Amino acid sequence: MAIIPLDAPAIPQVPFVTTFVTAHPIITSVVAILLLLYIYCYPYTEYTLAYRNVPGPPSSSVLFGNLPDIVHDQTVPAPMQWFRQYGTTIRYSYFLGAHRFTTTDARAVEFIAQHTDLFVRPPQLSRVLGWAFGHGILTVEGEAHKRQRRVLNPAFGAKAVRGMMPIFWECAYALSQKLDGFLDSSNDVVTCPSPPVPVDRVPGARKIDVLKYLGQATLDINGRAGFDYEFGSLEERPNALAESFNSIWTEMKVTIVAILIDCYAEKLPLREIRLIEHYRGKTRAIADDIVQRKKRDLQAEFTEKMDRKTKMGDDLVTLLLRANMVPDLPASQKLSDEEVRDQITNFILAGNETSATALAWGLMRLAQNLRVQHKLREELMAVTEDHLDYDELMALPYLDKVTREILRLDPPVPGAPRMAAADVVVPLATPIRGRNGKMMDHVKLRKGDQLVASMIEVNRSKELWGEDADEFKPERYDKEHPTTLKVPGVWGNVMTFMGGPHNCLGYRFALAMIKSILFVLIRNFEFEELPSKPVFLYKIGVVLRPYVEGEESAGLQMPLLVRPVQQAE
Ligand code: HEM
Repeated sequence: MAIIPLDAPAIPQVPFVTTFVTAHPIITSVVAILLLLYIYCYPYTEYTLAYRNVPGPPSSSVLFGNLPDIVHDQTVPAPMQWFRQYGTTIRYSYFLGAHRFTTTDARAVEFIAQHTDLFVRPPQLSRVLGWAFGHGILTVEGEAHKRQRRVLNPAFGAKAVRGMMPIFWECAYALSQKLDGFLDSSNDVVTCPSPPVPVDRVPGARKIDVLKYLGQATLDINGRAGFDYEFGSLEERPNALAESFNSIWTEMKVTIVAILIDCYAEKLPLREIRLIEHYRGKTRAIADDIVQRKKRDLQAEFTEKMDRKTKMGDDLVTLLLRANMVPDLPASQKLSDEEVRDQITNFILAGNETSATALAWGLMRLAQNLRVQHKLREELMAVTEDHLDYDELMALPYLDKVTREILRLDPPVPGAPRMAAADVVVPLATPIRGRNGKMMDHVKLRKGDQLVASMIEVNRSKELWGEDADEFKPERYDKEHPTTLKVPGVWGNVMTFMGGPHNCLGYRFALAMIKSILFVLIRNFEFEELPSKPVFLYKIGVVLRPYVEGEESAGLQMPLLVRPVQQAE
């Protein structure tokens, strides 16, 4: 053993960190990268956030921010609780320290809805949706959007929807017949994901998952009125278009994180991505066939081979092909065959689940509010016709109030995500108190900042609708609430169908469909809550989906007790 003399010069001490770095360069690099990432994602992002002074909830997860609060199934959506706690304009944190700005301030919402040049749909979301479902109107912006919208507008006008009423009635009555069959049948057809518990077995009535059958009816309507196509969904016929469309939707789960971190989900070497491409090919082939058939029909009509009088009315695709063929439309403004084809998947995407979900929440509200249901039935029973025309249906006053209240309280699309396309100042009608205690009458956003134009929170804002904003009260429309006149929605002073240039193109179609189905169902059936009183949870996603507490694994459902109307009254 070497002996070091006491007076020998001291060996310089190498600090532990230096020794560790030299000995473990890889671990050190990883730790350094993670540290830098952490500083970038959290303190740096927070410090440089243009709207950091806006109040909001503390983050509940380091990695996911407040995202778990939002996607967690709940009876009151988390953002609604935050608005009530922190005021009309808030921010919350998101994945990897990113933030979202959101507001129920009427002036700010209008500003966001109107300025589609300043607030675009998040490009990463549009890109992935466009890749999977086609670059139809739902995924394009700017000039491409204006061009598509110009050609599509006539197909969605009141005149066009008037011509589709026979289809709405036919499908609404087919749905009614199907429910009737369940009530009549002595055999135990499965009408719900979970069988009724003993207390829910009520003589003369049946536990039925209304969401499932409403979804079948709206899909059949969308197919027939949208592009003259038979899904045969109410008859439970296997259908290639519905199957490939649903398969794309199912596999899309894999893209969620990629969309959040803005990486090219569609380029990932994953089995799910290949599957989406496979089903997309099938969907496109069917949609292509539909477009070519429609073009041939139109050609035949032009050459007078087809008798126009025998036709029920034009479907959306025929109407848009017609608008696309107008001679004075410049070639640069016309839609290509691929663009027409992509509208088909966009119509299914935009119009089916939204309408079925609205109706399901609506029936649940009517089941919980029997007085309203009876009053509505009284109005509808007094009508002598079974098949009203569009104007007669729209003119039924209480049906209109009930529909408006259904769509206000549970808007199927709870919020529209947007990204600031430039640095922008958002004006506020109601100043808010910032985190530094000072009042703010505007909020600055930077190019690239993410925000959500909220529907449900504006529709339920107590500042706009009063203290009873959370209650189902169609009578609130007996007189107009002056504050709600400021709501910039395209219909009914609610945000449900959005406002501005991106407002829902199909809102008249949706209203006619919803009202005709309510008309038929309420005249024929009594809807009640199940005696076991299941608690319905909102699952916030693109659509505000219903789940039953404790039965989440059974998936989406809206079980109600249904009985024929004659027995109940
Ligand atoms: C209750 C049912 C419906 C609701 C609540 C609803 C709601 C909405 C909302 C909120 C938007 C704006 C989304 C955004 O900008 O991010 C939208 C857009 C759209 N909706 Fe609907 N919708 C419904 C039914 C329908 C139906 C039945 C159709 C067609 C058959 C349809 C077609 C469209 C289209 C094409 C757009 C895109 C408009 C554009 O960007 O110019 N919707 N819808």
